[in-house]
Amino acid sequence: MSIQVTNLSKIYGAQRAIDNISFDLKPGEIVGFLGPNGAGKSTTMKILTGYLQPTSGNASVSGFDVLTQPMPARRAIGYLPEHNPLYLDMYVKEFLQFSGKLYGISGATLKTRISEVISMCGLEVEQHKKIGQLSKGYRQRVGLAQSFLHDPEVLILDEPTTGLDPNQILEIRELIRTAGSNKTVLFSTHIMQEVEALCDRVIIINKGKVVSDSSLDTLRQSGESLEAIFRKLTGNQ
Ligand SMILES: Nc1ncnc2c1ncn2[C@@H]1O[C@H](COP(=O)(O)OP(=O)(O)OP(=O)(O)O)[C@@H](O)[C@H]1O
Repeated sequence: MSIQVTNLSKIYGAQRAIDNISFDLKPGEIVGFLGPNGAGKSTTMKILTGYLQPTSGNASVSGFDVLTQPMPARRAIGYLPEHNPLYLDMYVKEFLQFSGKLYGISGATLKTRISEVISMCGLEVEQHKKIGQLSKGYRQRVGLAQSFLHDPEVLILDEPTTGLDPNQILEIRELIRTAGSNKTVLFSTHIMQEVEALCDRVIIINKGKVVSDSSLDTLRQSGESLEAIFRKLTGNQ
């Protein structure tokens, strides 16, 4: 399995943000992670990427336990966090060099890889600018370029298209489709069309619990729209 989550829980103070959730992603699957605000999507992703410790349960990425084998687990992941934190004073290439070094890539290998991700993410024209000078869509491309840099097996993308205009949404969606063609992708979104355009499977989480884990084909066979299913399962009818 590329991602394995088993009986995972996270309690913040008195709040149970995720409650005994389990799911797996097979190599090459693109899976949409849906849930209303506060359902626990980011918390789950932060545990998978090693930014948070779970209260209980296990998670592994590419066969590496995120708690006991954090370094190989992190190396297997490309992560675009929600709100895409970037260093606005850095130039695009400078940021990618900095990120590459954090992953232990350097010299000619890093130079080649930076050229590849700049081309893949359509950043050629903007590559000499400071990140703070870029539009939101281009900043998102830089975040994605950073996540692709070390050619990870797994991509974890937390709301990659939030706040973008419709053209940028389509461009970023296309980028995820191309980059994800030989990777395992778990991404969260509130946009149902995005899930329908990109995913093999959808996991819906509500109040910290997995309430549905089905292929898109199975959901379609129910005859209801994904939006209607979502509303029914998350109690917002
Ligand atoms: N550091 C924290 N301390 C306390 N509570 C937190 C913390 N981080 C998240 N929570 C709470 O845990 C719950 C799950 O939050 P999480 O950010 O994982 O949800 P989400 O599904 O990603 O939501 P959204 O769609 O709004 O991004 C929420 O109720 C949130 O307020």
